[in-house]
Amino acid sequence: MVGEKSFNKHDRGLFEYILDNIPDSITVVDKDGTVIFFNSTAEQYFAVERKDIIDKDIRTFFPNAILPRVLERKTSFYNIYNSPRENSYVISSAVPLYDKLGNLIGGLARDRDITEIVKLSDLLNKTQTNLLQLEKEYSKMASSGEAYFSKIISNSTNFIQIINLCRNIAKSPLNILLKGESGTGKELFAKAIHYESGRKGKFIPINCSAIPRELFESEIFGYEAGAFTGAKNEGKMGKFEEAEGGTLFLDEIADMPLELQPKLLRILEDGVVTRIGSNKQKKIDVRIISATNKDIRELITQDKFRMDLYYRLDVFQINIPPLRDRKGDIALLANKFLQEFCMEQGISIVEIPDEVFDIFNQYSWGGNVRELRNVIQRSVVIASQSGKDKIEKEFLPYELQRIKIDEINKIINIDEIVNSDTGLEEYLEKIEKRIIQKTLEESKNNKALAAKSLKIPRATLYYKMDKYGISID
Ligand SMILES: Nc1ncnc2c1ncn2[C@@H]1O[C@H](COP(=O)(O)OP(=O)(O)OP(=O)(O)O)[C@@H](O)[C@H]1O
Repeated sequence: MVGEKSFNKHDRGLFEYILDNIPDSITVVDKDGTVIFFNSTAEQYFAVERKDIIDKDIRTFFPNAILPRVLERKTSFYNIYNSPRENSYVISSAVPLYDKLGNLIGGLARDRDITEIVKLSDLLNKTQTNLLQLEKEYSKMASSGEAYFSKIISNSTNFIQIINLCRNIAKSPLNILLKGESGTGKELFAKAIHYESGRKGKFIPINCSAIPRELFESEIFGYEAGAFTGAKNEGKMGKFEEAEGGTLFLDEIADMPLELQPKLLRILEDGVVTRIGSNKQKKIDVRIISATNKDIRELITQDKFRMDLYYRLDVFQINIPPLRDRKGDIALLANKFLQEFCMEQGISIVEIPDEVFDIFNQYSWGGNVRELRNVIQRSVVIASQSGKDKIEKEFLPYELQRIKIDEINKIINIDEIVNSDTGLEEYLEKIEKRIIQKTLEESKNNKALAAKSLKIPRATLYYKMDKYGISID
């Protein structure tokens, strides 16, 4: 064992042992390029056995080796990237060796295997290329109409028809008027239509009720430098110009100041816009999608909205129904928002129990989908803070908590009956039948118990069961 030997600087065996046990390959050649030392790491790196290479010219094994260059030029090389054989990569350094008198006696090369690093770096490059490709595809998808349309979900046949109608007219140049209560998704539809339209320009939203009347004109039409006191030196591009080649979304259009309506009409009719303080007309290609929750026809009769402008904007009208008229969507949307918020906050999915859905179904949802979304968001936060795995009634806003569940509504679907041709008598009979069925279910088909809870004689219950064809096993 070498470890038992005392260190003897003249012991060549000891030095060979040390050189054989370092993780780098070491090759020594004499001044003619003949290999005189080749350590065991070199044998592994280069897949050449020591007995085969010793006393041979290094060039016959490695035509590209750097040692011959070291001997020729009497210079050192550091950290040269080299591939001695297929799929094997090393970083090499080599120095000339001199005797005490300064005569060249040979050269020494040290190679470090970086094959794994090169392979990992290749893999990383490939992964990065794939990632870039995916990012490109994602950003294409994220700004596609499909990305927006897929956010609009519904169970209602009528609503699905509206979605399909919007998809179909998206590519046409027609101006669209979206009508619907606040929070029904008008802006979401407008974006979906724009991105589906294939128009290259931007989607520019503008809320007509939020801009102060004095600023309206400069916001929409833009202005030239020094057009008025307080104007920016360089002038400002108006929303129409920003939306060039794209879509201008005029939200709350009914609130557009009456005195500006003729100017908007002129742009729509002539297809040109003129900045304030300028007499230069600029041609524009902008599609208008406007939205309102007001009855514009009523405003026309009150002289608050110009009829000619209305007809320009309302080339194609889409009515988005309120959430209370598509009750089937409440559970669908609530569960979608629940999933979204739980994922966003990194918490496991909480459940919405039936008693909370009963409240949701009875609530009028004046703020529509936006209100439902907010209620779910708030409830998820409270549930997570209180360590609960379901949304409890107490987590809901006060106006929802105080809803009294109408028991009849719970067991019958009034909408289904009201919307049929049924007369009142038949309608009441249907309710009576459903109540009897439900009571029997709850009393586990114990007729005596059911009659007691319905506060009717047992004989009456038998008679009504017979009349409505209710049988129990
Ligand atoms: N059918 C739907 N599916 C999924 N999310 C919806 C749907 N409808 C609306 N939302 C969401 O509800 C919120 C309100 O929608 P949006 O702002 O489009 O309504 P709006 O009708 O334009 O409201 P307002 O009239 O107040 O401007 C948004 O977060 C939107 O993503």
